[in-house]
Amino acid sequence: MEDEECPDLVPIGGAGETEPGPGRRIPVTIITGYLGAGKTTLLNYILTEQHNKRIAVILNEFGEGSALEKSLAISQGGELYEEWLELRNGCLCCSVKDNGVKAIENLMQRRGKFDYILLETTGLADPGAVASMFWVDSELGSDIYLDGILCVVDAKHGLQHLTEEKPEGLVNEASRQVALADLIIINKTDLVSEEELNKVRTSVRSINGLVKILETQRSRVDLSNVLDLHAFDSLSGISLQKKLEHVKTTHAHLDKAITTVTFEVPGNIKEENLNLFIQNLLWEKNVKDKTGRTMDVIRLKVIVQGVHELYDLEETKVAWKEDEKRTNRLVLIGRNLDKETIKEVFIATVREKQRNS
Ligand SMILES: Nc1nc2c(ncn2[C@@H]2O[C@H](COP(=O)(O)OP(=O)(O)OP(=O)(O)O)[C@@H](O)[C@H]2O)c(=O)[nH]1
Ligand SMILES: [Zn+2]
Repeated sequence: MEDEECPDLVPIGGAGETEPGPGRRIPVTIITGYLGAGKTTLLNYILTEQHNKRIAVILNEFGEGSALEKSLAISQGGELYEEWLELRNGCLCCSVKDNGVKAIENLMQRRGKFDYILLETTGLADPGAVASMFWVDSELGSDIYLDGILCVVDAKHGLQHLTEEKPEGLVNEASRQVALADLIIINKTDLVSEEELNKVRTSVRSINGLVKILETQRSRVDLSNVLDLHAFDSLSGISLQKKLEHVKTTHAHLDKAITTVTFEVPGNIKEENLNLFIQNLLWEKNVKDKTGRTMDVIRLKVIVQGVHELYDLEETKVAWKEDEKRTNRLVLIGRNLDKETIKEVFIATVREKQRNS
């Protein structure tokens, strides 16, 4: 994460101009949650629901390459928001104060085009570091305020993430995210039994005893429960500083064993071959790195999106143009990932087979 560039703000689409009253501060809601929990799904849901708000979005993706996939996912929500902003290549963990503050300052230059900001952090970010920029920068404080920190928890894999033992010196990001949240959304309840759901609920409670918990499928929430929480108002909420002190403020470093691999392979692929590749990687777990360790994929994104051993095939609305070069983009996040090997296996499974058939 050390050599990351400063984030760039990338506006997408035009905007209508209406100035909010001078001096009105803009609320910011931080959306956290472990890899694949349903943050983008939530973002999309909020953007497409009726909210009578013009919402600007700041994204922070882990690793290169996934911004495209993300923007495809979001822009399905289309006209309902005025600005699209993307925080590229930023590690909000280490570079949060400079990059995060800069991103929001840049965004504020387009003041008047939006009246709410949603900030989605990478699944591995330490929300404490993200949140702390709201009091570190007093200049910023006159323009915006932190409305609340949401944390999306995967009902199926959340327990595993929350209880995972980390090597010394590393903080369990998932439990820290839960600890700092003002609202927990346990998502994907369709994938678990009532008993499993109970366990996740109990685990969340044991980390954050007071937090309000919602349970959802496809991150469908009542918007009045997630926006305008005023969680840190002096009257209603505990101060952010207090909260961060309480939750332990040492810099939580990312688990360096988790890496991101991105590659592209040109050409068409058949769905059945792609399925075979994914089965080997996620289920059979017979893809090894050069030293013989099994590659452990936590998150897989293609036009296919996978979470652990589950994946959905989703068709994007964006069709290939006639003369466009067709390419397959894969983004994998996990442990022991070896790009060369994965790419070789991918080509062998998906493309060679195709030639033979
Ligand atoms: N079965 C089921 N799948 C869901 C639900 N919500 C989201 N998903 C799927 O879970 C996958 C991950 O969802 P995302 O919204 O992309 O998760 P994310 O937290 O933004 O992921 P990262 O940005 O990679 O950390 C996608 O394939 C979703 O379609 C749900 O309630 N049930
Ligand atoms: Zn760090």
